[in-house]
Amino acid sequence: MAVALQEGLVVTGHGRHYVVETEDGQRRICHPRGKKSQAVVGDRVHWLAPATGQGDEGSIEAILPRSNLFYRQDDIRTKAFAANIDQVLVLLGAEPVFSEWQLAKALVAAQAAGIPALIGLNKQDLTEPFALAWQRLAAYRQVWPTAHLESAGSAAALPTGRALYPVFRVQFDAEHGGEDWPALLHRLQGKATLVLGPSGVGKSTLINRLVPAADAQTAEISRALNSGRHTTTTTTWYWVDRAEQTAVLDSPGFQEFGLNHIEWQQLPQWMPDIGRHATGCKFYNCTHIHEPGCIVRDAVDREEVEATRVEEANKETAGGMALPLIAPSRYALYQALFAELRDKS
Ligand SMILES: Nc1nc2c(ncn2[C@@H]2O[C@H](COP(=O)(O)OP(=O)(O)OP(=O)(O)O)[C@@H](O)[C@H]2O)c(=O)[nH]1
Ligand SMILES: [Zn+2]
Repeated sequence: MAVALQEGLVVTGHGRHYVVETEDGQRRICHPRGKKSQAVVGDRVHWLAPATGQGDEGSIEAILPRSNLFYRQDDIRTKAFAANIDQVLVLLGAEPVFSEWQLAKALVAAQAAGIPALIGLNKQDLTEPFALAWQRLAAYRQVWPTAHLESAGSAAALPTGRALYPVFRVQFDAEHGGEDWPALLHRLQGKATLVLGPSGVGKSTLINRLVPAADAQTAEISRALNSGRHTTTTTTWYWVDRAEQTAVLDSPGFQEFGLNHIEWQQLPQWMPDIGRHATGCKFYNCTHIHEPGCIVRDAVDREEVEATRVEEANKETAGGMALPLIAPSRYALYQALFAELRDKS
């Protein structure tokens, strides 16, 4: 008798073992058919139950088309975080002090994969380091004046009147969750969100807050996969609600967010604050590094011209502080990223 293919969702994986959630909510271990097929957490797959007497581990027969794939790539390997996600939440904390370099790279990868990104700043209770970290995120919180956006050629990349990236102040270890917890919760609703961030920022605290049974689920999965202990070496998909509309994905930490898959020519496109100025330069192939008549480099110095409008728009988020059209720190990141990517090409 022919066994029917069934659809399932890859919720985690270790090596060549994957855990597939079946349509009736069961979780079972499956192995990919053939050496090449690499499933990723978030993949929808066709899987096949074993024939009677062949144990209970199934096989993944096909990976259904993905809407996106979020990954990093260094000199040695490509590491996929997840597929088919709605957004990435880059989580930072007042402590440990975060690396803006890693933040910028993760945001570039998200943009290049067509995945919206949010930023969370946790540990609001640590008043002083929190204020410093919040200040370091000013360029990311900056709201762009609508008038300016309309006059910029590539304005479509940025929604008008919104921050470059939404940034949420949170305190996951407190009952109230921090100042922007309700807003963040609202943004998570009905979506699959990959939580990304350095070690110690509070990723597990967030997952456990949203999914009280997460620890138990993880233990069960680890047992099933025989790994004995749980270290976050792989992404895991958790449903937040019974209706399975909202999901959060816990991801492993990383030393360096490799961007080998990004072409230097496209970098401005993946840094929206740079990219939206990158249309009127004197040379059509301007790299925005050294050429004369570069609109991008102009914008780094254009604080005074646009200050009034920028100030208006930023009263809420930046405390009335005027910000340059392109924050010098962001342009410095562009220069460094550009150099790194171009060296590798
Ligand atoms: N002060 C303060 N500490 C917090 C807050 N949220 C989490 N922590 C603490 O920060 C530490 C790290 O939290 P985790 O949730 O384990 O961080 P993680 O990002 O999962 O870290 P890894 O497992 O190493 O990747 C723990 O001691 C938490 O109790 C917060 O809002 N304020
Ligand atoms: Zn230029």
